[in-house]
Amino acid sequence: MNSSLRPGPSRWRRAASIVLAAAWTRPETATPPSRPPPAEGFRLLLLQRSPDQGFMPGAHVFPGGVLDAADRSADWLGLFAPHHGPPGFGLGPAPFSRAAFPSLPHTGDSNADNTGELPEDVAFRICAVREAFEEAGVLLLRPRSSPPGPAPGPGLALEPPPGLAAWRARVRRDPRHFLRLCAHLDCTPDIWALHNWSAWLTPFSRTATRRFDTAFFLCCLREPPPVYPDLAEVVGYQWSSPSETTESFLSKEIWLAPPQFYEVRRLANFASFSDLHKFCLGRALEGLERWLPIILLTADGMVHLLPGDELYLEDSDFLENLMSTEKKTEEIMKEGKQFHRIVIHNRHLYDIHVTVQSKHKHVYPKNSVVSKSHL
Ligand SMILES: CC(C)(COP(=O)(O)O)[C@@H](O)C(=O)NCCC(=O)NCCSC(=O)CCC(=O)O
Ligand SMILES: Nc1ncnc2c1ncn2[C@@H]1O[C@H](COP(=O)(O)O)[C@@H](OP(=O)(O)O)[C@H]1O
Ligand SMILES: [Mg+2]
Repeated sequence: MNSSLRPGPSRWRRAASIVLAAAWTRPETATPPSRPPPAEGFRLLLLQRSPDQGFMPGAHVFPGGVLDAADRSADWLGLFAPHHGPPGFGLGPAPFSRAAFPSLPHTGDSNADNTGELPEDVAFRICAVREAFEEAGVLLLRPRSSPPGPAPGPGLALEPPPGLAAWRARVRRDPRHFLRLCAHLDCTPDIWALHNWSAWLTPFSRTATRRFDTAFFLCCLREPPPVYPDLAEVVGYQWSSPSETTESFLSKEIWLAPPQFYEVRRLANFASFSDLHKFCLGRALEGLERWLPIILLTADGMVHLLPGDELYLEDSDFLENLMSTEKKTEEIMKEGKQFHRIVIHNRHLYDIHVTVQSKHKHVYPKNSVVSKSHL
C-alpha cells in the first residue's frame, strides 16, 4: 500500500453541528397523512446547502457551522446567571476525557478558562444553537425562569419571535447579536437539551478545500418545529427518518457526505423516539472520541477507514496523507475481517462494514452490504 504526502499542515476550522431528531406526531385532522409514519418513530432535520457554497455545495447536512468568538464570550455569563454558571453550567458531571488519536496542531484557539471565556463544551453548544437559528430559523432556547431538571425531557423549540427575519439578518451579520436576541426574549440557548454525540475531522483528500473539526450534538424534540431556510447558505430542507434519508440518498434525490451518512445509519438502530432519548441521557458521562477517517484509494473506488478497522493506522502522518492501493475494493474486502469502514462504490452508493464492538456505550451502524445489482 502506498501513501502520498502533501506538504504543510491544514488549517482546522472548529465547528459544531446539531442533529435534530423530532418525534413523529400523529396528524390531528381526520385527513389521511401525506406519508406513512416513519419506521423509527422520529425524523431528522437535513438542510440542503446552496450550490454556491465553497465546501460541499448542494449536500444535505445537519445544521451547523464554524465556532465564532461570540459563542464563548464572557458576556453570556450574565444571561446564564443566577441559575447556571461556571464551572459546569448545570450540564452535570464532566464526561470522561478521551484523549485519543489524533491530536491536532495548535489551532490558535484557546479554551481560556483564565480569561473568563466560556468552557468549550458550553461554547460549542451555543454555536450549534446559533447556527440552527441562522440557517433554519429554529430557536432552541429555554426561558431563563425555567431551569432544567436533572434528567430533562425532550426539548421544544421556541415560537419564532416577531421580526424573525430582521433578527436573523443581524445575527448572520454579527454573531454577537445572538446574545442580544436571547436577552430580548429572556431566554438562554437550551444547552441542556444538546447531548454529546460524535466528533468528526474532515479526512485528508487531494481535493479537500478545507478541514473541519466538528462536534456533533443530538437534540430530541417533542415535535418538529417550523423551518425557515435562510435561502442563502441553505436553500431547502427535509424532515426524514433514517430509513427515508437512506432511501433518498440511494435514489439520488439528495447527496450526503460520508460522516452524515454514517450518522444517519447509526440512528437507524433506534426503534422509537423514546429509545433514542433514553439512550442520550444514559451515555451523558461517556465523553467522545474524535474520529479522523483515513481515505484508502483503491483501483475502482475509495474506502473511509475508521478507528478500530484493521487497516486503520494511528499515525499522525495521516492527518495530511492518504493511502492508496492498486487492488480493487472487492479484493481489499476479501482480505480483511476486522472492519470499521465506509466503502464508497460511487457518489450515491456507500456501504458501511462494521465487525468491531462499539466503544464508550455508543452504538455503531449495522453492517450494510449492498446487493451487486446496485453496483
Ligand atoms: C457542514 C460542515 C462542514 C460545516 O460547514 P459550514 O460551511 O457550514 O461552516 C460541518 O458541519 C460538517 O459537516 N462537519 C463534518 C465533518 C466533515 O468535514 N464533513 C465533510 C467530510 S468531507 C468528506 O468526507 C468527503 C467529501 C467528498 O466530496 O467526497
Ligand atoms: N448566500 C450564500 N451563498 C452561498 N454561501 C453562503 C452564502 N452566505 C453565506 N455563505 C457561506 O456559508 C458559510 C458559513 O457557514 P457557517 O456559518 O455555517 O460556518 C461561509 O462559507 P465560507 O466558510 O466559505 O466563507 C459563507 O461564505
Ligand atoms: Mg453551516
